Amino acid sequence: MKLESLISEIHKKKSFLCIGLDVDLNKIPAHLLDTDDPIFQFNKAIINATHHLAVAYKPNIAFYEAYGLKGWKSLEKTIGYLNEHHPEIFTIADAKRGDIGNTSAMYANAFLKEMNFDSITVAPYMGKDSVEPFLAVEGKHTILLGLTSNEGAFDFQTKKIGDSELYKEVLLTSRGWKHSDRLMYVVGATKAEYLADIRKIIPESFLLIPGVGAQGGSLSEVCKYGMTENIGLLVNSSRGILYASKGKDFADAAAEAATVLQLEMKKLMQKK
Ligand SMILES: O=C(O)c1cc(=O)[nH]c(=O)n1[C@@H]1O[C@H](COP(=O)(O)O)[C@@H](O)[C@H]1O
Repeated sequence: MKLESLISEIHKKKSFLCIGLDVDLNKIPAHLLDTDDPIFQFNKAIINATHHLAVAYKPNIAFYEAYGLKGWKSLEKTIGYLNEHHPEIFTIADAKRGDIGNTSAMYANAFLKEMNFDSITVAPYMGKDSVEPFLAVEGKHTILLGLTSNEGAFDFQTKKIGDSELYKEVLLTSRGWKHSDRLMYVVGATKAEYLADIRKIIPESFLLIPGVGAQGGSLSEVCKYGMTENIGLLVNSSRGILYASKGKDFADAAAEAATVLQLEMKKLMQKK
């Protein structure tokens, strides 16, 4: 998907919400467990109830790999459903891959071509030749981990190197890679106070921001420091939306939780 299409969808829906499809069979309503493919049935109901509120969906691949071949089939059906019924919606394979070049090319093939996701999350720490095979795929986007939402982000990412910090070097250096216009970056909502500095290095890039809701990040803080003229943000919530209710009303409850976020987003966009 072209960036312009994503931006126009954001303005049309007055939303920059990304819904994380992190399906845990221990958390979904019991009545779905009797169906032939509970993960897909759950996703389909969530997508049907929320697609007018969200501009992106992000299945985290771990939640599918966890169930072996069955999980992969559910993932394939989910991305197939999104591409067929909602081609206007941006899709993210949250796979956090990255390896030596020829292996990265295989990962890129799996997620961006075979499964036809619009984008994939990639870890930057093996460097340029591990990321460029993802960037080489035309019409797709690579979302590089910048500053993550978890506590462990302070173990390495914020460590000083010279006058800079490691995560800043990742942002700066990656801007020089081939097809860097296809890059987006992950910044955790729990690290909103870093966004002013981050915007000095990557003023225009789209940021995937997980960590509102269950992890406690603040949407208004994220927008204060991270929003650009083109909005430039995809704010993700997974558990806060998917498991708003464990009963038969789970899809309606998910839509309600998504609506709360979308209305706040609309207000914050109007302030811009
Ligand atoms: O790349 C990600 O999406 C990601 C990066 C990060 O720094 N923190 C983070 O939570 N995530 C993912 O974002 C989702 C957050 O889920 P909730 O905390 O349930 O909203 C999970 O799929 C995480 O794996």
